[in-house]
Amino acid sequence: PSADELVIEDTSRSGDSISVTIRFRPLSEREIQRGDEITWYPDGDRLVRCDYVQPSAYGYDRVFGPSTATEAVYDVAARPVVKGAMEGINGTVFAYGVTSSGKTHTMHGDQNCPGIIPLAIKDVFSLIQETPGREFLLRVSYLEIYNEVINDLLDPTGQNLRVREDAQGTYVEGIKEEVVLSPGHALSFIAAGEEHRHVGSNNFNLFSSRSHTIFTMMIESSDRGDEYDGAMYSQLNLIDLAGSESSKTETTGLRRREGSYINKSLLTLGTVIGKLSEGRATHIPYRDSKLTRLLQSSLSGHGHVSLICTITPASSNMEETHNTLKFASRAKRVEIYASRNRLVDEKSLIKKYQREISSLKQELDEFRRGMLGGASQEEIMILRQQLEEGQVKMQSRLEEEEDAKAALMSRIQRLTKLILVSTKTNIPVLTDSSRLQHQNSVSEEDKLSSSQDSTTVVQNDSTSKDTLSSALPDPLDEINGLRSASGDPSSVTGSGQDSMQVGITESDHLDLLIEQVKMLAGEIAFGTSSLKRLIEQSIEDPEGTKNQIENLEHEIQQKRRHLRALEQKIMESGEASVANASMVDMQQTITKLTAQCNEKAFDLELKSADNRVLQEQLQQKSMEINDLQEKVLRLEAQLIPKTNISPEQCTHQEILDLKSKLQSKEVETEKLKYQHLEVIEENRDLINQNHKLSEEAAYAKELASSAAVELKNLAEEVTKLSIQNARQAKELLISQEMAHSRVPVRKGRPAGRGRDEVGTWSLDLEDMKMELLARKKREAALEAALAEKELLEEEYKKKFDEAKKKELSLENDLAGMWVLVAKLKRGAFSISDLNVDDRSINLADITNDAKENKGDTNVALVEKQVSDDTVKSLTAEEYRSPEFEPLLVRLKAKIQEMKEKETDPLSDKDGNSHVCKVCFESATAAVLLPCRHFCCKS
Ligand SMILES: Nc1ncnc2c1ncn2[C@@H]1O[C@H](COP(=O)(O)OP(=O)(O)OP(=O)(O)O)[C@@H](O)[C@H]1O
Repeated sequence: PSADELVIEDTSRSGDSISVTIRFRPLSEREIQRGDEITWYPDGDRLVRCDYVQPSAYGYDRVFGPSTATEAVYDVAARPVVKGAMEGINGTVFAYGVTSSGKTHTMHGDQNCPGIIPLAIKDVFSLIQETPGREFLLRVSYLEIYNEVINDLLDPTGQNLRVREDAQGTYVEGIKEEVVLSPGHALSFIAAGEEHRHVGSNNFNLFSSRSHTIFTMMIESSDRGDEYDGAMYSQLNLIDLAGSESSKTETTGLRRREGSYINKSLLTLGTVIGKLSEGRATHIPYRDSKLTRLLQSSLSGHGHVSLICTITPASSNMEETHNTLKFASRAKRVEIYASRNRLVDEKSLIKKYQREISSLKQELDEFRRGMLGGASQEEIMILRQQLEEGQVKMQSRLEEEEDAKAALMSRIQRLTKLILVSTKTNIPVLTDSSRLQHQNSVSEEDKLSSSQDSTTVVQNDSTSKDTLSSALPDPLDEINGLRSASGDPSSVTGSGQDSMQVGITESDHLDLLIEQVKMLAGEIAFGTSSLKRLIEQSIEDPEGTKNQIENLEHEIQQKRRHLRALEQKIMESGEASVANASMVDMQQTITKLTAQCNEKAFDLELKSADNRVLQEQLQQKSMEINDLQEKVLRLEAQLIPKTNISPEQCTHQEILDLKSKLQSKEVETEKLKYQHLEVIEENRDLINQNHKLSEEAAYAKELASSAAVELKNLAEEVTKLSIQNARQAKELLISQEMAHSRVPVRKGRPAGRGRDEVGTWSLDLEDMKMELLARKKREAALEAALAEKELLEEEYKKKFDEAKKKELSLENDLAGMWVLVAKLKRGAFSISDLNVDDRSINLADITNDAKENKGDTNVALVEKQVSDDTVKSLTAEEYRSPEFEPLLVRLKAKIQEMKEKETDPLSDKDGNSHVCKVCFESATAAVLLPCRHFCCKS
């Protein structure tokens, strides 16, 4: 590009301004495979250039190429901000860029390449170590802004939190703040928070951040000397923004919704930065998004702000990268006037703790004075004397007072533990509490001793590791450190051997061990979440991540072992403290137990005495029972020799007989019931058969009727032919007669002509004869066909008659069945009734039964059969009885109706006969008889 194409932004600052750093990442595997080329590239330390757009270059505070490590970026872009925060100036570091440009990589990093956040945490603790004149109180919070909703990542219940404002700026109401004591401790909170963060995948990034996250360290410090200059307070915000998404980002549904929220809040951030960069007093729309609202105090110039723009060089993102660079340029023009924050005493937590500690110390001193001074000394002597004499009451009073003192000490210790101080302090250590502070700082020193920069902090450090994992404390080292610090009580308390001091040291030891366990658990959670990420990444790059996964797994296993060792230690400590419990307590317990034992022994004696009495009673009772049994046996033996059957026995025999009879009857009844069931089954079969036969009969009727129609047609044809025949025969006769009568007349005519005429006539005659013959033949054939048809009809008729007979017999069977059923029914109720004469069966009962059981169709059949039988079998007297008369009339009518129906198989559904069944002549309505044919008459 020519010189006039080049536009270099002004990098000189009038005052303080937002520091802007650009960080390039290398082309990803995916981009290379896609055929992406490098468009934007770093040109030296301060320029970013592209050969395809206008303006073609931008200048910033610092530009890092793709091969730069995060530590280098940290040194330039974050370390000054962290330093300022330690001195009471608010600081904000945030990563901005398109999706997949490397924001999370820069801010969080991973196990091998720690990001800005872990490096800042480590730096904060290093700086505490380097500031012996001050004491610090550190708290952390971690939140995400997801779809314009603020969620607490340290407390899953803290959802949709509200932004509030006070004199110091905006803050999130109800956010959880955790006091942190070491880098590992702080990182464990991040690891826990990461588990709740919203992450999803898009076509550019498998683990795309779907929310903006803000990790905040609240740093409070105050001077340790007597010259109190008030407390300082600052906030260090470390922000990982979600990436802006272009139209190229393929998202649907939820992802698109998230994307639109992300873009909207980034747009507001751009507008706010744009307005701020103009430097005019206009309305700044901080309230348009949660992000700008929370960053309001930082962006409005009350602290250091460092913007790290992450850039992908890929040609597919050229336009978006250009926008990022323009945003970065605008941000660079924003002026800030960072000032130190001072806290009024009431607001300072560290001061509050300090005040509480000094008042507690005072209380403790007074308590001690009271215990040791003047008359109390004598009292103590007396108490001791009484204790030796076993006066439990006095001893417990002494213990109560010791407990109160121990509680005070532990409260002081707990509060002191939260305040971090450097081990480089030269302030003389005189009081117990300051010794405890020293002890806590030793452990902090241990934690920091393994960090990268610790050679400048701790003199006796020998280990220096590169990775973040090495920045975390080794729990076993910490255990050893704690052992050396608290294992010898005299080294902590100075006053030596009394039991109270030992107790405090042990509880202190236990507290710290528990703290270590918590930290280690957090580290394991952090490791596990990193492992999860690595395993997910391994899908894309199995070879590259294999070693990392193995190392991480190994590290997690080691940490788990350490955790178990710590837990073991805690258990041992617990047991030890139990072992140190007062002997007097034990004596008391033994006395109590002995008294209880004595009581129990007395109870036991009473119970065994009772037992003896009961046993005696039992023996007596069993003897009585034996006597009674013998008596029974004797009586039975007396009964057996009697041979004669007593009247009672006779009755018994009868009963037995009756019983057996009853049993046989029952068996019989069962049999009958079984038969009854069988009959019902048979009956059902017969009904089915009957139904089938009826169908067959109907079919036969149809066949017969069609055959009749055919026969009729044939007969008609035959008649026609006969008539025709007769006519022709007549004609023949006439023509013969005519021929005979014409012959003499023709004699007078010329011979030739007369001969011709006769020839013609004879020829005609011949023809007619032939025709007659043919007709006769045809007639004979038709007659033969007719005869065949008649035969066929005869056959059908036979079949029909057979079916009819079968139906009739089935009907009879069915009726018989019903009669039998009725009989059996009666028999089932009373066996004796079975012997009753058939004639006594009530007809109405049978028909009713039939109606109930089989419906009206079968009723007709039953009625028919039964009526026939009944009429035959009824006695004259019964027959005449008025009770039977209507029934008989009805039955007869029914039978008649059925007979009528059956007489004419050719009748239609209304019973009108249209064809004579014998001669198949049509029957007219006017004729009463089916037809007048001779065969019918006969
Ligand atoms: N400087 C770098 N060097 C090597 N790899 C990098 C670098 N920066 C980013 N990456 C890799 O690029 C990929 C995407 O990075 P990262 O997830 O940090 O992007 P992001 O900007 O946070 O994306 P999003 O906005 O979607 O969350 C990751 O696999 C990461 O390891």
